[in-house]
Amino acid sequence: MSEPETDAEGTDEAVSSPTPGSNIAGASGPESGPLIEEPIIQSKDISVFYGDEQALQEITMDIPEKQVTALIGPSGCGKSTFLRCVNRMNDLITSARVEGELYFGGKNVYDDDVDPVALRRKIGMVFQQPNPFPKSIRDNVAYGLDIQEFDGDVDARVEEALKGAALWDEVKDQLDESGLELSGGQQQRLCIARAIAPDPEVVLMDEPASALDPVATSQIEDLIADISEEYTVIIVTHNMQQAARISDKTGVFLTGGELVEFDDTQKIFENPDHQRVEDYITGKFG
Ligand SMILES: Nc1ncnc2c1ncn2[C@@H]1O[C@H](COP(=O)(O)OP(=O)(O)OP(=O)(O)O)[C@@H](O)[C@H]1O
Repeated sequence: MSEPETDAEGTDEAVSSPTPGSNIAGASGPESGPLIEEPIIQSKDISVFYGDEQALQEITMDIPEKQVTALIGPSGCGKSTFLRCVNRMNDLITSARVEGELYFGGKNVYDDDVDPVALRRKIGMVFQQPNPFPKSIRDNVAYGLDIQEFDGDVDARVEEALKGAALWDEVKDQLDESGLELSGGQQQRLCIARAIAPDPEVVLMDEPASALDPVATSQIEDLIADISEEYTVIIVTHNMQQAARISDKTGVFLTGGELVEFDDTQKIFENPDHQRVEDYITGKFG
């Protein structure tokens, strides 16, 4: 797919759904899906193939704004693949091919006039392994601002992002020291600060706490709850208790790249519609 020079800044123009009626209960999403009046992300029949292998099967899901949506399911069921569809990171995998539509603020991110780099400014990402750059703490956070040639007060934005990532108090006197000197949990919060510094609308998190100890994990979970007041968070996690603790909505993917159920987290964990989901949640398989 071509990547023309125009960017995705215009996504805000088309705030209404491109498919009127998609928010009518039962008209979109898995049959048990919740009614979401103002989804920020709408996935419509998204399928992904790696070469001839299909990794995702026609995923349809409306993701609400400024809430936490957790994606859970056994290894290899396509959770990370779906996450990478949202900000077109799959574009970077040569064998990957995406079919279907994925709307962000009403704009299909796979339209030819969307610039993936500009899209990723609006949809930041945090990975499993903390991956700060071998740069100072300040420069790590300012990285995205430099790329977008931000002409405001960089130091103020760095401070704001570090506060937003609950790291400021721990690092405010060492902003010129390397980000690599921090503990694993601090490094992950630094990566979250880096992700939110350009003021995105959505933050994607791919198992952000799985490499951390319980204390650092708990700090990240608290942080996710805080940042979801300002940003939409979509998190892939293997930890079902974590999904139950921190998310508002949960999507359950199962083997073969199928989204079996998507609903309010409480419903998924207490009274899922599908036996396969109940079996997975209760540990009978997966
Ligand atoms: N870059 C790639 N090239 C080829 N196949 C891939 C690639 N990435 C993922 N796959 C395949 O796509 C399927 C879905 O993988 P994906 O990583 O999205 O699943 P997942 O649910 O996130 O798994 P995990 O929980 O183990 O991270 C798997 O069969 C995987 O082997």
